[in-house]
Amino acid sequence: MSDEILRRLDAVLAARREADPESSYVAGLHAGGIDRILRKLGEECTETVVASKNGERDDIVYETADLWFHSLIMLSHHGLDSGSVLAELERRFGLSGVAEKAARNKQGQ
Ligand SMILES: N=c1c2ncn([C@@H]3O[C@H](COP(=O)(O)OP(=O)(O)OP(=O)(O)O)[C@@H](O)[C@H]3O)c2ncn1[C@@H]1O[C@H](COP(=O)(O)O)[C@@H](O)[C@H]1O
Repeated sequence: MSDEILRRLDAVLAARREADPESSYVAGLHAGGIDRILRKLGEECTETVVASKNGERDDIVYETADLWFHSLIMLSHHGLDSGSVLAELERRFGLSGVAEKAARNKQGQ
């Protein structure tokens, strides 16, 4: 997924927060509050895990798209968007997970 589609989705999701739940799936989730959004996010997470266990490539892509999409709705609920997450990934880029964990452990001493 290019970040162009993420940016376009961010804009649509922000606009849908105030839309009519009758005509917008996203507005319907927001109307149910954070608990409804998180329940759906949890379901999509589980479905992604099951798809990965089953190993069907098309299902893995489809369920992961659902998971990313519902993660964006959760971020939108908090007034955040994909840009914040992409910036965090950018910040981490090139920093080994092993080195990062070692630095954290050293700070904790
Ligand atoms: N990318 C998506 C997208 N991906 C998944 N979904 C919906 O997410 C839901 C996923 O739930 P499930 O797989 O569990 O299927 P389900 O059984 O239909 O779900 P529920 O009845 O349990 O809610 C489905 O209803 C999908 O249609 C999406 N709905 C919308 N978008 C994008 O969001 C935009 C705004 O959508 P609206 O808010 O509906 O206008 C759209 O133009 C699209 O770009």
